[in-house]
Amino acid sequence: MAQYSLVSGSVGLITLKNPPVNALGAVVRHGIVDSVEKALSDPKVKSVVICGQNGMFCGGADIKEFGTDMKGPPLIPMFHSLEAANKPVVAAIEGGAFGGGLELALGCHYRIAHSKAKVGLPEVTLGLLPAAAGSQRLPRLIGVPAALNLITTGRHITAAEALQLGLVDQVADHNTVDTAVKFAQSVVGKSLDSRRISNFQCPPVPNVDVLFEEVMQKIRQTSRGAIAPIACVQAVRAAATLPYKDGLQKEKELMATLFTSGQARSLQYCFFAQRVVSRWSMPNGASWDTSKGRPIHKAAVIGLGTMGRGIAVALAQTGFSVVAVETQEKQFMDAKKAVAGMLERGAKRSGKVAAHDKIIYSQNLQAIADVDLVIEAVFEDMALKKRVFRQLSDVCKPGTFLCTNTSTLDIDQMAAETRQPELVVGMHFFAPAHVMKLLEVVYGPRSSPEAVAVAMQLGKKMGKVSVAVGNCRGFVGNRMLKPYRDQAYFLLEEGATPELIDQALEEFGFAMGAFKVYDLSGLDVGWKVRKEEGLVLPGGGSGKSARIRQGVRYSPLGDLMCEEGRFGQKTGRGWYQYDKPGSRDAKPDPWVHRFLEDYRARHGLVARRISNQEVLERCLYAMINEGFRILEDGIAAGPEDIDIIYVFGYGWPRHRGGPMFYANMVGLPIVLERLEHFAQANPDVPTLQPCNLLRKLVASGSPPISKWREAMKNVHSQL
Ligand SMILES: CCCCCCC/C=C/C(=O)SCCNC(=O)CCNC(=O)[C@H](O)C(C)(C)COP(=O)(O)OP(=O)(O)OC[C@H]1O[C@@H](n2cnc3c(N)ncnc32)[C@H](O)[C@@H]1OP(=O)(O)O
Repeated sequence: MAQYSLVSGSVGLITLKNPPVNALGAVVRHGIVDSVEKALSDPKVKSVVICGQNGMFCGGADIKEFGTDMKGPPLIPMFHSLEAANKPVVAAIEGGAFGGGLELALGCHYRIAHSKAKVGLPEVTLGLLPAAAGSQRLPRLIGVPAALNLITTGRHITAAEALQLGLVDQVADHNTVDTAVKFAQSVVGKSLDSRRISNFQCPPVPNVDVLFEEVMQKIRQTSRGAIAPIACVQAVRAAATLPYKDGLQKEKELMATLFTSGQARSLQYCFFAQRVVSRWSMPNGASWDTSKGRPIHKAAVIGLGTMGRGIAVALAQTGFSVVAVETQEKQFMDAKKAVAGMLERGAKRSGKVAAHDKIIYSQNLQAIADVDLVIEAVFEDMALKKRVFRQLSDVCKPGTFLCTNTSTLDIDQMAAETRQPELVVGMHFFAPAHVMKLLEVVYGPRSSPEAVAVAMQLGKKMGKVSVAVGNCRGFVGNRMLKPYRDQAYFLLEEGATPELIDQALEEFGFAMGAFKVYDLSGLDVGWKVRKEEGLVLPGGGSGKSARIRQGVRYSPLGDLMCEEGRFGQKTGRGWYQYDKPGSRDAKPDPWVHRFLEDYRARHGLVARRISNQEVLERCLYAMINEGFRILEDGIAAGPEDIDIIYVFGYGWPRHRGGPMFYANMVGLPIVLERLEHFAQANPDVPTLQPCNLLRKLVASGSPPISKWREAMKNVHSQL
């Protein structure tokens, strides 16, 4: 609703009330229309102030209304009647004004923001554009380049930046509503013509065509197939080149295409999924609302390789005191230098002081005796990790939370080495740990809800999107990656090239195809793991058994590449060739093509033409099938958890919503039918056998993804 009152004898105060963010749902819109009518028709009222309750101006249109039969007054005429009012209307922005909320403020004659408030037009992140005239008013107010930047990125800006851009007229340090009321009184009688943004001409831009062409090209390169950023550019272009009324018509047409698109549905699903996963739960019934964490003041990081360095930086930048431990002399010296550089660069980017003083370096484990939490980041070797956990348990004070940054290993085995296994959880960061947003928080059968709560809270403080998952090999992300990568290898054997596969995946929207990722992360990493698992045979093995290991299909291609010393970018040669070791510019390599031809000839494989469609179906459906198994096993609480892990940690295109949402969009019967087809053709690849949960969902009429949790309840859980 919107509450109307008369304040200071002459100011009509309209307060938006729709907790938690005062979104512009139908009831609020009715309230605004009624309140404006009252204010404008009351002769006592000389000016109007609009604010939001509980320190929040407005979070925009009510996203939950999208996709429903939207009733109630539309936004555009409402904002026009505000702008056309013959009494000054002032927006008092506390907390934030986003999307439709900022568009409401742009319909007002003046905007006053609290110094801690943020504003933005984030519609693009929801697959939309600011279609309540925001795409037409903002460029007229702050100029085309600045508006293009805000509208195409959706970034939230501070009140200070908004003031600098001319988006707000004044910044208040204290009571914004009081300031706005006084301001509203002070402008009574002043001409309003110059305050009606829709009357403005866009500030002229030299070479407007060149500007838009450049921006469009950049966006086409970076948007990975997302349509909303392109529509945003087109809408701003309309503002720059057309009269307001025609620009508005263009905005409406563009929005009509976006509004019902699959991309908008996917992005809006991601918005809510991100919030769903923060309300974590464990199969034993413990959950975010019943489990309290403990405050963490001081943390330690053990092992200062790539991951440990990033984790130490992320902790220090969040404000924690960190003890960074590395026992090997050379690594210790290198790490100190590297961490200092990372902190300096971070400070330069954020404009804050580098947090050097937050980190104490030590080569001695005794230095961590008084920390509240430890994150172990030593080499991915179970024997080593077990030894470290035994030492940690001896050295640390009772009650210290012991976390491991393992990406695949069984955390329960590490917990078994400690005196308090209930305090052991996995904190699986993604490289580079101070940049990547995802954190998998892994609980084992003995992890306490308190330990999970601590790790989830710590992740949130560090600005991570944290997802609680169960303990199994590879947890969620890496477990699902395996069948996807296996299929990519099998497709090479059957006739594809790395370029063909990567191109199909990149056109789908992945940041990088499977083979470019291998080259980036190093082919030797997986080789070492496979050797430990007893999967690697010299020369790839021979005869029929060369392509079978432990009873199932295996491709030795990755092992053979490693035997050739082709570890990827770091050696300048991998699935692609690079100008020099460490270079990132991947070029197709004729050597790889010959290598694949020789391999096929040796194994009697006849290359066939492989379509992009087959690449996507084989790689993605195998991954999705594993996702259903993960749900079936109770490793992830719901499909949202899997999707958020993939969107934030594995380069899955956000506008496709994550693998499980994608399956839902494609249609579960289609996914099932294709998996059945591939499984029949490849009986020695068990990951292609459709799993029970998928069959069950299809048999029960393929309910929408929001109902999958219901169906999962009756399926066996391992935990
Ligand atoms: C043809 C039709 C034309 C329609 C008009 C088109 C023009 C306008 C379009 C829009 O305005 S689209 C919406 C644009 N706004 C946003 O994208 C903002 C989204 N919200 C946020 O970024 C954040 O919520 C926040 C406002 C910065 C607050 O962050 P905070 O961390 O404090 O809280 P959250 O946990 O994120 O949210 C709390 C709670 O509120 C729900 N929520 C937030 N915003 C909206 C919203 N706009 N609509 C509906 N619900 C919203 C959020 O989901 C949380 O609830 P739960 O999911 O936890 O239950």
